[in-house]
Amino acid sequence: TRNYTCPQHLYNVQIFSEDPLIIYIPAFITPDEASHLQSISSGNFESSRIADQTGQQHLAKTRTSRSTSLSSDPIVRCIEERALQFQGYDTPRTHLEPLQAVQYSIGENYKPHTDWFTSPAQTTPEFGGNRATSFFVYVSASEDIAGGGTQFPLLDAPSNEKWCEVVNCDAGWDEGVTFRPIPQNAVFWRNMKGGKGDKRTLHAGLPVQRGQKLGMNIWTREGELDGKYRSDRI
Ligand SMILES: O=C(O)CCC(=O)C(=O)O
Ligand SMILES: [Fe+2]
Repeated sequence: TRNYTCPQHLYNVQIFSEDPLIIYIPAFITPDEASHLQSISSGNFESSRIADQTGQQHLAKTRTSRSTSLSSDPIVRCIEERALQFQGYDTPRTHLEPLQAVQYSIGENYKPHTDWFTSPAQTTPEFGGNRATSFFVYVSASEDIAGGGTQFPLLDAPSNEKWCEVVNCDAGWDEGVTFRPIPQNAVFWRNMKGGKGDKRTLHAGLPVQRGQKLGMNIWTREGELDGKYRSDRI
């Protein structure tokens, strides 16, 4: 990967919702990038943690997946640049958290949560404030996967049935909108509205019922993260 040239992106985008802003991105990463992410993350997974009110990281029953942060190599950097460009040219890379790969096997899930923090301990200037935006990227999923979608319980059903290609239209809309884990695609959303966390961005990683799923979080803070929390030091 030493001489890797970052290719011009090939994605198209669709606005799923204007408010809250949610954008669906088919083919956000390439198959080669997906394989690379798989190989650099495998073997490094640890049980995912969540932060409590004081900012301490804990294991919790509400997040049973395994995750790992990815150090920046040329391919990871290329994906990071793409995520920054997507957000306009004004977001410096110092606002990016290290990319986080998340692996789910059967039964594993992440209960409803927001990616923005309610605890001030997690949003101090060192951390660059709160998480302004999130991408959840479906890196890979087994051919026979069942379950494992990303559910936004507070979102309204899409108006056009074309969305049924990527969201689950079989279950009714009482429980909100569920994006299916389709490899290489991504969902992007804005977490903050008027300087506050937007409650409508509540979402869950539904239990994987069959097969497995590898996902990736790309989180951008409102401000600059202290060097010790970034992956761009090298
Ligand atoms: O697994 C998913 O579909 C969503 C995961 C998620 O929301 C997270 O890791 O913050
Ligand atoms: Fe999340």
